[in-house]
This record gives sequence, structure tokens and C-alpha cells, in this order.
Amino acid sequence: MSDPKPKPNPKEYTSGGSRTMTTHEFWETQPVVQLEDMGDTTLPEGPIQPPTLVSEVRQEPYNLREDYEWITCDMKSDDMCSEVYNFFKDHYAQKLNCNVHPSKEWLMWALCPPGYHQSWHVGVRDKATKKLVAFISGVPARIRVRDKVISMANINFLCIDTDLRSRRLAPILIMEVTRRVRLKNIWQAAYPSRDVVSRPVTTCQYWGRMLNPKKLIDAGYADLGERMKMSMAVKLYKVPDAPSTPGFREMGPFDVFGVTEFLRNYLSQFGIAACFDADDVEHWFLPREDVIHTYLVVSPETSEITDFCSFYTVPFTISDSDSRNPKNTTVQCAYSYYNVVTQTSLPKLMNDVLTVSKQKGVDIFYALDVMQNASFFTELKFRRSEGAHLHYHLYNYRLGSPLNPSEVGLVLW
Ligand SMILES: CCCCCCCCCCCCCC(=O)SCCNC(=O)CCNC(=O)[C@H](O)C(C)(C)COP(=O)(O)OP(=O)(O)OC[C@H]1O[C@@H](n2cnc3c(N)ncnc32)[C@H](O)[C@@H]1OP(=O)(O)O
Repeated sequence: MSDPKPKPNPKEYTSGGSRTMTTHEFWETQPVVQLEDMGDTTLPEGPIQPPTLVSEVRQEPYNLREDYEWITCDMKSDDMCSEVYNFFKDHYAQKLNCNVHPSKEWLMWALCPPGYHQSWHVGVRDKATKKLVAFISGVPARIRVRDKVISMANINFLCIDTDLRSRRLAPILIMEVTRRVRLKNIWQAAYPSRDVVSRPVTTCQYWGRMLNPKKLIDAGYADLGERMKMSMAVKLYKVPDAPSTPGFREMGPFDVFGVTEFLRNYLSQFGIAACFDADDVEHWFLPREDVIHTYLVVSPETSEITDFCSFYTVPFTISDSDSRNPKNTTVQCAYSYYNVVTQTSLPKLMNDVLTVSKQKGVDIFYALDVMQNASFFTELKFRRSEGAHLHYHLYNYRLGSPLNPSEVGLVLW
């Protein structure tokens, strides 16, 4: 969610078809668009490899080092969920002393959507210590690519114990989750990455909007701009005390069908997009405290939904040595999810979103430049998060040419 590497530039990776930078021993063997094919838009669009019979999929797990064993994590068990939560807390850090750590409730939400497969929540345990040392997960998702709706796995939360890095364990985890996905007769996957190891479908940029500049600056999370005083920053980033759009209210269970229809219509315009049915909407959008927050604007005359917005919240901890504070600081981060407007302008609706976020204790609000998000960044004082790119990838599916983020109706994290 932060600090990714810069945008891919095919020229950096290839020269006359031969790789000049680095080789990817694992990724070169996988059905993904290879870096040397990045500029080639003539290859056919669609699956790279045809499916096989499920009975032909390798039945036994891949071999691990003798002292490790595979486990399937039951995320609905409080003990298991706590174990994964604690593992991420200790090992998911992307920067020294800075760590995004989703709560247990958040993990349950992200990993247990309708139709999820427990077998896709893959852990590796040290046999002797019984400690979790690695994790990768997939959840089912229907994703439309152009005019084809494809059942895929959304792969995420790949994490390896910091003491076991650079030992080629990640490829084994990826192969094992791939095997388990194929056993469910699913042959494609979508996943985010911060490094470019194959051609991404798109490369998005995170933008951030401070809501609590004093806390962010005091904690060393953000810098006070040049010639900016704290009092000026506080004034600059102040948001209204209450949302101003008439009919703005939180989504409730009775809105599920209306929202499903509304979202489907909106997402149909994008080259690649999530496909949500009512069960998905109920899971992914019905508000859950400190996890997912969804608001609607409803016409007072017709009671119809005219606008829709959502964001999820994840805490971020900055520990001692990286902070100008003597103690750990938890920064509450919100991430824009899906937003749709038909009557209200998007900047106006998002100003209401910033307002309710602030009321919920959010310190900084992020949004990717997907869908129409770029249209509100300047007006609402979002700043480009330096180096914070997220590359979207498809496994075993070739897209003719990469998409602009504005052609993408899909939020990955
Ligand atoms: C049909 C179904 C298909 C399902 C599968 C779809 C594909 C899913 C793909 C996974 C999507 C995950 C989405 C998320 O979860 S994105 C979140 C990633 N996680 C973190 O950032 C948490 C903190 N970091 C770590 O725990 C480690 O640094 C990780 C585990 C990331 C790497 O640990 P380590 O540094 O010790 O690596 P290694 O020595 O074992 O292995 C090195 C090899 O592994 C390749 N590598 C490393 N990290 C990634 C990565 N994030 N995507 C793709 N490939 C990755 C790498 O290019 C190299 O291969 P090659 O360059 O030589 O070829």
C-alpha cells in the first residue's frame, strides 16, 4: 500500500528483444505477458494457456524444506485469524519501522467473501516451533475483461518471515496457491505488485489527502511543505463539520439490490472491471465498523440512489525510531473503494467522504487514480504519493495493450 517502485518502461527492460536489466527465473516460466513482449500488441488477447482437466492438476502439494509444512488457514477461527494478524504485524512491513497492519475484522472481510475457499488461504509452518513463517491467499472474484466475464482468483497477502527472505520461498507459495486455485477449475488470477516482473495490465498511482496534518507531521509520516507553517497546514486541510449533499446517508441492508444495479451499470463502461452480484455487494459494501464504510445519496423525490461512495480503513503503525514522537503512533488510513455519481459532482461527493472520514478518526485518505478518481485530486488537495505505484497483473490472460488507470473499474490492494 506504499512505496512501490516507479512505473514500468519497456525500454528499461528490453533492448532489441534481449533483456538488459535482470532476469526473472520464476516469472519467465509462468503464463504471464513477459517483459520482452511488453511492446508487442499483436499477440492475441485472451488466455495464454488453455485449461486442463481438473483431474490432471497436480494433486499433491509442492515440496517444502523438510522442517516446514503446509497448512490451510481457517480465517473464521479466532485463533488462526489472530495468528495471521500477528504474523502480518511482525512481517508485512514494507519499510523499516512503518507497518500497515489490517485488523482481524479487516482480514476476515478481505479473505472470506461469498464463495471463498479455505484451501486458498495457504500458510507455511515451521514444524519444530509451530510458528507461521509464510502466507499467501486467494479469494474468488468475477472480473470482466472487455466483454468477457472471467471467474478468477484475487491473489494477495503474500508474506514471508523477514528472516527467511531471498530464499526463493515466494515462487513455491505462488505455485502452491496456483495449484489449489486450479483444483477449483479456475485458471486466471488478478494480483497487485509493487515490482514489475511481467507486463502489468495497468499501473496506478496512489494519491493522499491529509485530514489530520498535525498528527501526520508530528509522527514523521508526512512533511510540512516548504514555507508552510503548521497552522497553515491545519487550515489548508480542514474539512467541513458535516456532509453537505442532501440525501447523503449510510448504506443499509435494504439498499443491496439498488446498489448492485447501480454499480453494475457504472462499471460496464471500463475495459476491465469487477462484477458484483447482490451477495458480493452485501459482503464488500455493507458498512462494518473500522473496516468498510459506504454512503449513498438518495433522491428525496424518487428514493432512488443517485450517488454512491465507499472506502475502507486500515491502521498504519510507525514505531519509535522512525518517529519524532517517543512512542509508537498509529495512523488511521482510509482508501477510496468504489464511487459512482450521477447527480452530484464527484469532487462534491468526495468532499462529503473526506468529512465523514475525518469524523471517523481517519488521519489520511488515499485514492488510486482508477475510474474517475483523477477528477477530484486537485480540487480536494490530494497530493501524489511519491513513488506509490501499484501495478495490476493478470495471470494466464493477455490483454492486447495496457490500459490507462481511468479505463480500470477495479480496486486491488
Ligand atoms: C490461476 C491462479 C494463479 C494464482 C497465482 C497468481 C500469481 C500471484 C503472484 C503473487 C501476487 C502477490 C500479491 C501480493 O501479495 S502483493 C504484497 C506483497 N507482500 C509484501 O510486500 C509483504 C512484505 N514482503 C514480503 O513478505 C516478501 O518481500 C515477499 C514475500 C513479497 C517476497 O519475498 P522474497 O523477497 O523473500 O522473495 P523470494 O526470494 O522468496 O522469491 C523471489 C521470487 O519471487 C518473486 N516475487 C517476490 N515477491 C513477489 C510479489 N509480491 N509478486 C510477484 N512476484 C514476487 C520475485 O520476482 C522472484 O521471482 P523472479 O523475479 O526471480 O522470477
